[in-house]
Amino acid sequence: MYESDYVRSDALFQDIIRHSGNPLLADRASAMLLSQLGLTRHYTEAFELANRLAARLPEVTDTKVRFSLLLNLSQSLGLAGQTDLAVRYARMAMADAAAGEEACFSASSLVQALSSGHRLKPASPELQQAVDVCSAAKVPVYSADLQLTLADLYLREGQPRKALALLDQVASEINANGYTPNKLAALVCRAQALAAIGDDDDARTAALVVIAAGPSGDFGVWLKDIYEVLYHIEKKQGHTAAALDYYEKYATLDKAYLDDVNARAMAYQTVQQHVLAQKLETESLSRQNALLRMRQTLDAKTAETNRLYLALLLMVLISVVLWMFRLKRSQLRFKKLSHQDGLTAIFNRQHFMSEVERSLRLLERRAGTACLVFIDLDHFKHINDTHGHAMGDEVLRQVVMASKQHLRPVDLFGRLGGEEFGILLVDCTRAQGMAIADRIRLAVEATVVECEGVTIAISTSVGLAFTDTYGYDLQRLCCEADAALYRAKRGGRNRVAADVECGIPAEA
Ligand SMILES: Nc1nc2c(ncn2[C@@H]2O[C@H](COP(=O)(O)OP(=O)(O)OP(=O)(O)O)[C@@H](O)[C@H]2O)c(=O)[nH]1
Repeated sequence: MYESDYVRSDALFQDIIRHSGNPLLADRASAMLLSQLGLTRHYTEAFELANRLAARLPEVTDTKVRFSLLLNLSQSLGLAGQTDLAVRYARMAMADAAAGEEACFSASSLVQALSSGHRLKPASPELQQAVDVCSAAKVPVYSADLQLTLADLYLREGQPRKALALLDQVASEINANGYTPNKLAALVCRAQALAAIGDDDDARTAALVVIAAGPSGDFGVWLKDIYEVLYHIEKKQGHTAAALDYYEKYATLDKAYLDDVNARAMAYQTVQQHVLAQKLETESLSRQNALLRMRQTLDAKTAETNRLYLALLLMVLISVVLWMFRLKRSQLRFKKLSHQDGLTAIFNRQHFMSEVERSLRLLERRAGTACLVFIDLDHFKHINDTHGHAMGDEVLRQVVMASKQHLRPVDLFGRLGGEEFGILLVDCTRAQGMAIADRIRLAVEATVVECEGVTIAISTSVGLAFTDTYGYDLQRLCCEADAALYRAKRGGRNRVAADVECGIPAEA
């Protein structure tokens, strides 16, 4: 790079950065590459690299590498016209610098940053500090350069004689260090100062030496200043053709210089805009991600809430179904109880009658036969009176149980009141009805209910009425069954009596 073989140095820097596998070496190579990209006017790449290196700075712990990065960052940001940043990095480098050369380099870098931002005055403490540090560190090239900067400042402030005095003062030092750029810079400054005091011949001589040296690259800017000096001298002396010639050269170089300044500023802005766009894109992506995550969380919560609602709904539904089931069950129980006789658990009178009525309607429709049986216990009052009411109840229960044994599931059985019961024998002929009634009578008679060691004698009288005789009218059938029962009682009790029209024996 110092030999200006930038193609080879670029390849080597890139190789170290990509393949060394050593972050320290890669950072050092990057810092040098940054400087080279500025020298070769690859400003966009330079500022992109500067951004990357600035971001890496906090991770760089090696003091030498960090120092080198800071110096090169300051230099390249100064090129971009970013004086504040350039000053900041230079000051950071000064803070990190070891005494000696590093102190000189960083102090000079600060002077350079301030100078490129036109913030330097001959009396600026930064300049004096840099001069002191560099002379103490014995870095002649830098010391001379700083003195030349000061001479240049005198010149700009309209003090050409002071500039000339300083140039005379450092001339031997510059000659001694043999550094050509120092020498040429001194000549440029001298030519400008001499021209300013009207010493045109000496100014021209100094200027022509610079032109003869043919400075190139970064130092080409001196030619611009030199041609400007020569233009003014020739113009003043009335050498119009020569003045015009110098002016054209000056104008061309000045334009190139301004173009370069603009190119740097533009490249810097382009890179910053690119970085900003990337940052915005990243921010927008992370916002989208955050939004996506929020949406996912929300979806999960919604699903959970839906599950909860569903569970709640299911529980409510189950509770309602359970409640309805219990309600129905208790309704059915109450209904059953309301249809039952409390003592014997057979139909009560009301339900028995309505069921008989319903059955008769069905039988009538299909011309079926049925037999209505009325049963009345004999001398039940006597049982109650003799053995007590509780015993009477027991007798009633036993009688019901005994009678049930002779009935089919289709038959209807109910308590009509007191010790009187009714039975509807469905699809039953006369003969069958008589036979069943008699079997019931015998079963009651055979029922054994004991009270205090004494068997209670039970008997019953039975009256029957048949649909094939009286039709399906309930009232009529009841009347006839009752009449038959009455006849059974009158006939001496413990017997079965059928309706009068019955062809078979009316009483069994
Ligand atoms: N233990 C008990 N006795 C009842 C019940 N219902 C009615 N009785 C009694 O049944 C008796 C019926 O008597 P009666 O109508 O005179 O008839 P009976 O004594 O059986 O005489 P006959 O029917 O003519 O043989 C009365 O003493 C009633 O108090 C009941 O639920 N339990």
